[in-house]
Amino acid sequence: MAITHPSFGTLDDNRIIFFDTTLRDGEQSPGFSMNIEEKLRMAEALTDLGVDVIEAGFAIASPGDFESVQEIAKRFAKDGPVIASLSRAAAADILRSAEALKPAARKRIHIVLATSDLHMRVKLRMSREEVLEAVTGSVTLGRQHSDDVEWSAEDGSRSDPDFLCRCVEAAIKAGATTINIPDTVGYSMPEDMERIFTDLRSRVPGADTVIFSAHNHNDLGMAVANTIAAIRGGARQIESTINGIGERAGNASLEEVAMALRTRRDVLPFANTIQTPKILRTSKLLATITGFDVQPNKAIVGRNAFAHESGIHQDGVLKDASTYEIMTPESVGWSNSSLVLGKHSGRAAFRDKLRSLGYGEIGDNQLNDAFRRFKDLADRKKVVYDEDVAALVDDEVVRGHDRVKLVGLTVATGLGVRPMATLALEVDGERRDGMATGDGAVDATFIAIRNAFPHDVALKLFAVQSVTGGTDAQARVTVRLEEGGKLVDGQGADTDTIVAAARAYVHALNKLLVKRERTAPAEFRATASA
Ligand SMILES: CC(=O)SCCNC(=O)CCNC(=O)[C@H](O)C(C)(C)COP(=O)(O)OP(=O)(O)OC[C@H]1O[C@@H](n2cnc3c(N)ncnc32)[C@H](O)[C@@H]1OP(=O)(O)O
Ligand SMILES: CC(C)C(=O)C(=O)O
Ligand SMILES: [Mg+2]
Repeated sequence: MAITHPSFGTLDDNRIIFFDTTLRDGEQSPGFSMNIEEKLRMAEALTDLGVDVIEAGFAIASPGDFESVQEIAKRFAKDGPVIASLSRAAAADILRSAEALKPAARKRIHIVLATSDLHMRVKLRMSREEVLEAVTGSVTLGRQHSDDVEWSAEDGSRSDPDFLCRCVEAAIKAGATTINIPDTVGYSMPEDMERIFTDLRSRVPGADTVIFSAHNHNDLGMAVANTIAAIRGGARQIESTINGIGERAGNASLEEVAMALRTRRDVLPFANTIQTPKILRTSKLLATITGFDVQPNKAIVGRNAFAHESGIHQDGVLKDASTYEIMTPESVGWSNSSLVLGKHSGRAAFRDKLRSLGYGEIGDNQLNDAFRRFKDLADRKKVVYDEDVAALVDDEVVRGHDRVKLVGLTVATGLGVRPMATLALEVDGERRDGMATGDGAVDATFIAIRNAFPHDVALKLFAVQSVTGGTDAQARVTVRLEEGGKLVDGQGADTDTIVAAARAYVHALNKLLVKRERTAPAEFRATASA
C-alpha cells in the first residue's frame, strides 16, 4: 500500500529509503571524527551516491557538531537529501537541532529515547509512564519545528514488545512520521528482527501511516542480515553507514545492503535510489578522510572483493566471470577503464581515469592540482594504478582548507648516522622552518615539525600501509595525535614513506586545530591558534 510522507510525497510500498548515518553514528567510533570541511565533502559524496536522508550530526553535542549540521543544512538549502539532526527527548536538544537545520530545504528532527527496561531503569532512571510522557512531549515539540520527525526507540529490540507498542503508538499520535526500532547493541537474530516489525505493523493503531525504519549494529556480525530481515518484516527505511563504521563493531554497511538488494532482486523486489557504481569512490573518500582503510576481504569495497588467486577460480573467471562473481566489479565502481596511466599520460587520459573512478564532479582547480601531483608521482613510479590516483585526488580534496601545509622536507639518514630532518611549513600563509635530529628519520621529521610549529600533543599511533604492490608503491601513513583527551587521525600518501609520514602528521595537526577551535568557548574561537 502506498504511503504519503511529508518529505517524499507518495511512496510505493516497495520503495526503500536509505538513511545514511556515517556523519553521526559513524563518527561516534573512536578515531573517526571529521572536521566541517570533511563532513561537507562526505555529504556531497553521499548525495551523489543517492542517499535519501543524511544524518549530519547531533546538534547539541558540541558547538562544532552544531556548526557541521548547520553548514550541511546550508549546503542543501535549495534541494538535495533530507538533512537530519539527532536529539535526546529533551527540549534543549530538539530546539538546537531545529536551529541548526533551519537553512535546509528538507529537514528532519530525529528524537531518540530508550524503551528497554534495562536502559530506562539504569541509565535514564525513568519509569515506563515517564518515558511514555516524554515520547509524547518530545515528538509534539519536534513537530512544532518540522513536518518530518523520526522517533527512535533506543534498545528497541530488547524492549518489552507490549511496552514498545505503546511507545510507538504514542509517537505516532504525537506526529512522528518515521518510527525507527534500533538494535542498538547488535543483539538480535534475523528472525527476531522480522518479527518485531511484523508485530508492530499489525498491532499498533496508525502504523499504516508511518514509515518503519531499521538501525542495526554489528556486534554479532548480523547488522546487514538483520537489515534485510527488517525489510522483509515491513521496514521501508534502512539506516546504514559507508564501510559499516559506527559505535563499537559498527552499523549495517550501506554498500552491502545496497548490493544485496540489487543482486538478489529475485527474492528482494525493492526499489531505491543508490547509484551503485559510486559506491567504491565514496568508500575510498571516507577511508582517506578518516585514515582507516577497510580490511582486504571486506565485501564489495575490500581490495580482494573481486580478486581471484587460485587456479581453478582463475580458470573459471577467464572462461566466464559469472562462475565466481555474483556482481560485476564495475557495478560497484571498480574501474573498467583500459587506460594505463604513466609519465607520458596527459590531462585527457587523467580526466577519463577520474571519470571511470567516479570523480565526475571534480572542479578545474582541484583537477589541475591533482594533475600536477599525478605528474610528479608518475616521474617516480612506472605505473600509476587506480588506487594511486584515488589516494592522490582524495588527498587534494581533503587538504583544501588546511591551515598548516608541508612545503619542503629533506632527510639525511643512513647506517651509523643520526638522522636529521630539515623542513618548511606554511602556517596561515607564513613560512616557518624547522630542523631536528631524532632516533629515526620519522622521529627527526616529527620533532622538526614541532620546532617549526610549537605544540604539545602525544603521538598515539603510527601505521604504514602500502597503497599498491612493488618497491615504488605509495605508502599511506596514518598518525593519531592526542591533546587533552581529544584524538585525531591524519593521513598522508607518497612514494616516500617519510614524506607520507610528514603529510599524515601535518594532516592530524590541522584536524586538531579545527577541533580546538570548534570546542573553544565562542569568545575565544576567533582568536584560537596554536
Ligand atoms: C544510541 C546512540 O547512539 S545515542 C547517541 C550517542 N551519541 C552521543 O552521546 C554523542 C554526543 N554526546 C554528547 O556530546 C554528550 O553525551 C551530550 C552533550 C549529549 C550530553 O552530555 P552531558 O550533559 O555531559 O551528559 P552525559 O553524556 O554525561 O549523560 C547523558 C545524560 O543524558 C541522559 N539521556 C540519555 N539518553 C537520553 C535520551 N534519549 N533522552 C533524554 N535524556 C537522555 C542520561 O540519562 C544522562 O542524564 P543524567 O546526566 O541526568 O544522568
Ligand atoms: C540514536 C539511535 C538511533 C542509535 O544510534 C542506536 O540506538 O543505535
Ligand atoms: Mg546507533
